[in-house]
Amino acid sequence: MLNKYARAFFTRVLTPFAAFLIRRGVSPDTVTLIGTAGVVAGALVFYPRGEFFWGTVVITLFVFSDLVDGNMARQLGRSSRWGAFLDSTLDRVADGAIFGGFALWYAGGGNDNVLCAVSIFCLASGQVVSYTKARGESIGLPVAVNGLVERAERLVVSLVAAGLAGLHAFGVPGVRYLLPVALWIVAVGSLVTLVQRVVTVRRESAEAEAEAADRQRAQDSETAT
Ligand SMILES: CCCCCCCC/C=C\CCCCCCCC(=O)OC[C@H](COP(=O)(O)O[C@@H]1[C@H](O)[C@H](OP(=O)(O)O)[C@@H](O)[C@H](O)[C@H]1O)OC(=O)CCCCCCC/C=C\CCCCCCCC
Ligand SMILES: Nc1ccn([C@@H]2O[C@H](COP(=O)(O)O)[C@@H](O)[C@H]2O)c(=O)n1
Ligand SMILES: [Mg+2]
Ligand SMILES: [Mg+2]
Repeated sequence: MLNKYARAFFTRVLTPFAAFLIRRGVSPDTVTLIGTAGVVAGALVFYPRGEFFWGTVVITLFVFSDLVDGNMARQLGRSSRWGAFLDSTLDRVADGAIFGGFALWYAGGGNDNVLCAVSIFCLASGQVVSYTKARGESIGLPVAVNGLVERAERLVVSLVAAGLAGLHAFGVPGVRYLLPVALWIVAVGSLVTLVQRVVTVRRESAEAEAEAADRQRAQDSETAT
């Protein structure tokens, strides 16, 4: 949903910044790499220590690079297969660091095995959700579904909750529980999304096999006559 409705807004807002980077001779690949490094550093330096506010501030500064790199590539007329591959692959690395950071906190100082398991589930299910689309498309299916919780939703829900939960360290009461709630929402939402995508791939694959069988039958009867 965010991908559909918020992307146009962020494209408008970020286009001048993307143009500025282009004028400074920065390449889209550099933005992809630096953005990912920043997200990974923010997540793995701060989250395992329970410093959710500062971790989220650092991640937020870098995560928008994922919208800037594609914007730059499009302005340059240089959107490439390599760029698409690099962008998607490093998205998986960034997501792994964010949910891995939560898992490390709950396995250590946060001392909560259930939330550690939920964080690991968010990490794994998010990767599998993205994989379903990539694999479905690689075998020639349209995978015409995005589902309930795409990457943008996973990130916004977890990061907003982590940023607010981090305010607990500054004495704000009642905000600590936002992160556990967000993790449960992302976990359940990712599971629903996974089912939506698997069901779609199953249907599209059956339709494609039936079409191929029809074509073969038509060809066979043509050859026979
Ligand atoms: C006092 C308060 C303290 C709070 C501290 C700060 C809080 C700030 C908190 C959060 C901000 C979070 C912003 C997160 C923005 C994420 C943007 C982003 O990177 O989205 C990426 C997404 C997907 O891009 P791609 O097409 O490159 O990726 C594809 C995708 O990964 C596919 O995965 P799948 O979906 O299938 O699982 C892959 O299949 C594919 O391979 C891959 O290429 O981009 C978008 O979707 C575009 C829309 C972005 C919308 C961003 C909305 C941000 C909204 C609000 C943020 C501000 C909120 C501030 C609230 C503050 C509250 C206190
Ligand atoms: N280094 C890069 C990064 C991205 N691209 C192209 O942009 C598309 C992704 O757009 P986003 O707005 O989601 O970043 C991607 O599929 C590539 O076509 C690129 O060329 N080089
Ligand atoms: Mg990108
Ligand atoms: Mg991306």
